Amino acid sequence: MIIVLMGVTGTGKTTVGRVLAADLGWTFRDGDDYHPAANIDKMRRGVPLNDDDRAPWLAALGRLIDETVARGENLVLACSALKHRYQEYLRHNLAAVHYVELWGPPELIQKRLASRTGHFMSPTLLSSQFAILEPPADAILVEVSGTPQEIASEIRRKLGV
Ligand SMILES: Nc1ncnc2c1ncn2[C@@H]1O[C@H](COP(=O)(O)OP(=O)(O)O)[C@@H](O)[C@H]1O
Ligand SMILES: O=C(O)[C@H](O)[C@@H](O)[C@H](O)[C@H](O)COP(=O)(O)O
Repeated sequence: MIIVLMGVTGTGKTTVGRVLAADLGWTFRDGDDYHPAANIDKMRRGVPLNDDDRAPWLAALGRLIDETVARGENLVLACSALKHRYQEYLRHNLAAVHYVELWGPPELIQKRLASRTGHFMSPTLLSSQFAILEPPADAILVEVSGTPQEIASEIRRKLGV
């Protein structure tokens, strides 16, 4: 089973993903680690990525999912997957892939991003991410105002894992 935690920057994909994976005893991977250097540089400068920028990143994540499924392993993957076409690309008809959308009000996410340190992502990109967000029709929606542990437990309850 592959759980993809998706949603805009700052919703807690990395934080909740780590807790969830540790609870389940599964591997955690962060989509942030699969961006080419040019993408990181763009986001650092506050320039939104476009479809072409995201293509190599999505390809790398698609390979990660395929390799994980081929090995028969479980995975928690943090990945913004903002548009339907990205979600469909990563799912590529695999029944093993389950989307969980993390969502919070913009004011809360903005506040969390403002106090996040040591990350390349410019907080100014939040509004452009909300603007292009296309939630998957079949995602489990989880609100992120609680603690990471509460959110991880809610995800487990809703997915039955
Ligand atoms: N449930 C939460 N409660 C309080 N702070 C949180 C929560 N989830 C994430 N954070 C904090 O918000 C910031 C963004 O979280 P992060 O996991 O980096 O989000 P994302 O991976 O979606 O960009 C981080 O500083 C993190 O510590
Ligand atoms: O497609 C994109 O524009 C990026 O992938 C972006 O969506 C993602 O948010 C960054 O990787 C920042 O990382 P965080 O979402 O972890 O802040």
